[in-house]
Amino acid sequence: MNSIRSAGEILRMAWRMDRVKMVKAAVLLGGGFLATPLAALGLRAFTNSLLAGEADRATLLGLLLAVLLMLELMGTHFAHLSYFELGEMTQVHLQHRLFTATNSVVSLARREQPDYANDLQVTQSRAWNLNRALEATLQFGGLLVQLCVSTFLLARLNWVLVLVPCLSVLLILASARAQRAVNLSEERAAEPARRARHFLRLATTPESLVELRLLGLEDEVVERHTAEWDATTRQMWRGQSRAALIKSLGQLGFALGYAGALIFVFRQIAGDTATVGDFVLVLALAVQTTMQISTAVTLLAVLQQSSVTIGRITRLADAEPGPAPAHREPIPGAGLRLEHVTFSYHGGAEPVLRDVNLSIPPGARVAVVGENGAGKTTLVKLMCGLYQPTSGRISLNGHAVDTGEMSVAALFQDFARVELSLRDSIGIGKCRGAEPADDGAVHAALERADTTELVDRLPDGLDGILGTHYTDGAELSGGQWQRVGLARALVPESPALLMLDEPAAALDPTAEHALFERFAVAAGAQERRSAITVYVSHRFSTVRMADLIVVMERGRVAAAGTHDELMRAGGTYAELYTMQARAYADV
Ligand SMILES: Nc1ncnc2c1ncn2[C@@H]1O[C@H](COP(=O)(O)OP(=O)(O)OP(=O)(O)O)[C@@H](O)[C@H]1O
Repeated sequence: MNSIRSAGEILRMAWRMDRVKMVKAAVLLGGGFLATPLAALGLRAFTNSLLAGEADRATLLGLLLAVLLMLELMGTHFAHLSYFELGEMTQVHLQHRLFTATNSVVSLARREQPDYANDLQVTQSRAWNLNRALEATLQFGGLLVQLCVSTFLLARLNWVLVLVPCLSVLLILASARAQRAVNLSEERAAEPARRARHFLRLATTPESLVELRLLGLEDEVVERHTAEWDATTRQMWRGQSRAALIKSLGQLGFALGYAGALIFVFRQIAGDTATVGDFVLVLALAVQTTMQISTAVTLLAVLQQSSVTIGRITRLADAEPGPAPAHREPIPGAGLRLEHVTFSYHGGAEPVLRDVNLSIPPGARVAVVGENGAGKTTLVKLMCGLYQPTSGRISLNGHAVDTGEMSVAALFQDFARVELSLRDSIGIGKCRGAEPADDGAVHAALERADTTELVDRLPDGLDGILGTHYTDGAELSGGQWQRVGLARALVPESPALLMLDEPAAALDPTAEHALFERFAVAAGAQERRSAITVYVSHRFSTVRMADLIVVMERGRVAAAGTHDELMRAGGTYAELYTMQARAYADV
């Protein structure tokens, strides 16, 4: 049932994309498929004419047979040219649906849940075979028509022969059941497969290779990878062997019924007044239907597989229908407010943030500090609207935060290495819906991120391609990639929020200090006046310049205030600040 629905969806999709190509494909394919049973019919007439000594008629029929055979071969061949491109287009369309689903606003939290991650893992790997769905749908349709014509012709000779195509139901049922077993085993194998991929990445990416070699962990990683693949293969093997058994039983039933029907009919015809042509027709159609059925069964497996993948994409998309962003007038002076915000990650027993209350005025530069795991990054991601609070409320300019609506510029610790030209890798940082950044804006962002020297280092300047996925792409160091990310975050002239989560982790303290100072000047400038900047850092010499410092401790706001206020209060902040200042003074 699902396969029929998905096949319908694929056909509608292709129809909307290019009607002319669809009609061409249907006509050519239909002609090719109809030519097969008609050729069998022609063969009967040809045989009878030949045996009756009707040379002229036999010649004509021979020519007709040749035309039908050519139509059979060439119709499907030329139809392929029409639907091949359409198949690719439907695949791209479905992949776009997958991108949108996985990048929807709320899905960041959802994506981290194991069931979602497993679904995504299977869908990602299958999303590359969806181009076959259209081909399988069209050919399956053609085969059904062909089978109906063959059945009709067989039935006209002897009604018992209807059994031959009918027995195919056994094969189809067995194949569907077998495919379900394979799909189930794939789902069960998704988790170990995901872990195996992780170990493979760990063992093959240049960054981790160095560490593995120094620690002598290559064998350990290989062993773990092998163990996870073994678990994956065991699951898959179980599914495949179950499928093979089910299919064999179906095939056995079909073969017995098929042979029985043929023997019965040949005995009947032998004692009757049938012609040699009739024998030839039965033989030809019987062979044809067997081949049609086995092809239909293979296509059905492809259809089922595609249907499962399309179903998964729909499920991933339906999981979180992000509300359509609507423009809401900002309330002047409201700023960013967090009221009794508590947040737990999915499946986490303990909340990561507890009862957080903050009121940040427009234009403020806020620094968030705290030990590792205190909840700084989580807090920043909640402020951007990437996660929704488990309880409590976050509002920006008087309205609940919504990444679909507001303009947020951000650089997180797990920033993206966008492999494009330097110009584009930075220029795409423009705010949602804004015009593409021009060279002037890219240069300004590079300057703010103190990264202008990168343009000189690349032989092609702003046109220089970054990344190893291009033959002539330049590989950057970790710090350089981070600088590119920082420049990207600093492209927008007036984002509502600018979030920088340890943006200068790869810089030395002096460089970070200089960056923040320069940045603070820009933040105070006219065009950035209403933007709120949140800066996560472990370096207190930088942090002290902020208008508001938020000290996080085990998911709670332990203290908040200016540097002077916090120093006077003499809590954790004062302690850590003094300790760091002393450490630097000793160096
Ligand atoms: N995606 C996630 N799923 C589940 N738990 C998470 C996730 N990300 C973070 N955590 C947990 O939430 C807690 C806070 O993490 P967070 O990254 O916010 O801390 P942080 O203060 O930014 O730390 P750091 O200074 O090391 O960057 C940690 O205990 C971490 O294990």
